[in-house]
Amino acid sequence: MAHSLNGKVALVTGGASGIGACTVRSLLEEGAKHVAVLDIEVEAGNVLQNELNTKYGENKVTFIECDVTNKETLVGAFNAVQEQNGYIDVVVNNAGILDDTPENFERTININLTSLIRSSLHSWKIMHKEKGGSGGTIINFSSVAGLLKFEAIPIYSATKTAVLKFSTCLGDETHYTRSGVRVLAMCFGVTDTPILENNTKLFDETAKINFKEFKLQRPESAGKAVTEAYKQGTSASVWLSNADEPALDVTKDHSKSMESALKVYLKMQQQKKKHQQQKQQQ
Ligand SMILES: NC(=O)C1=CN([C@@H]2O[C@H](COP(=O)(O)OP(=O)(O)OC[C@H]3O[C@@H](n4cnc5c(N)ncnc54)[C@H](O)[C@@H]3O)[C@@H](O)[C@H]2O)C=CC1
Ligand SMILES: CCCCCC(=O)/C=C/C=C\C=C\C=C\[C@@H](O)[C@@H](O)CCCC(=O)O
Repeated sequence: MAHSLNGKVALVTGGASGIGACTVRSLLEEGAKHVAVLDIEVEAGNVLQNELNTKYGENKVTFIECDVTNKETLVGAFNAVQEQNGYIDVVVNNAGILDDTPENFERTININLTSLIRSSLHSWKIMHKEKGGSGGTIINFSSVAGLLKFEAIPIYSATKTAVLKFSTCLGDETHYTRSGVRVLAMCFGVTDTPILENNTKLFDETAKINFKEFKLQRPESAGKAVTEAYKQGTSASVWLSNADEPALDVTKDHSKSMESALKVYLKMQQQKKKHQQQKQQQ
């Protein structure tokens, strides 16, 4: 069943620039009633709010200064959006940084993973059908770095793999049938945004990624992919948005990694049995 964004209230973390800002634009193009943009970049947030309110009409977009790592500020922003709009139908957890310098690893985990989980759990509480909500959609931003191995960015990659696992578990059918909360995961390929202006935030001086080897996609393509995934995606689905091509549902390919996990599980069962037999023979 295709889902519609018409009349929906959305909240986008880190929505003042890059893929987040393009997602805000795409949500409005698809008929969202209101989009709240949470970000630490006050100037960019206000510029975006003013530009989009001029284009789409008064009060379509609200910028809220919010550092997602600050629990009180994050929950306060959610409360403000609910009070102003009555409900939140869609939460896009986009805020993220790429900083794999070892001295900053906790901040990277805090923004990319801990805050995303906190925001998802808060959304869950608001939207859950058995907790007084009427369902909704959480869209979590992972990366191709969550699917593949890029040794120059081990910390970033760990956060993005964890985002995938968290999203596919939270969105699983067992939860979805009760909660009515769809959870989708987006994996973007290299996209031309301000996230990395140079290579200095990679793991160490030997770590290199030649981003120019990849077809850099436009952030507009990534933003469009988010709303396409919203319209088509089943809960726990995983979406690839790469090289300006249309969003691709890669849930089946992603779950092949679960088949490998199953092989590991079966191997471990064999080893356990062998260990028990050896103990009995002693
Ligand atoms: N650009 C790329 O090639 C790819 C990006 N992604 C993911 O897409 C998301 C967006 O990235 P981009 O648009 O590329 O980066 P960006 O740097 O253009 O945008 C990130 C936004 O998050 C905001 N932000 C950072 N820390 C924050 C905090 N503590 N609280 C609130 N807002 C905060 C920034 O101010 C910025 O507006 C990230 O999660 C990133 O990991 C995933 C794959 C590829
Ligand atoms: C190959 C790694 C995939 C990881 C994708 C991801 O999640 C994050 C990508 C982050 C950064 C993308 C940067 C794009 C930058 C371009 O603007 C490029 O022109 C910058 C070139 C930087 C350089 O000095 O080589």
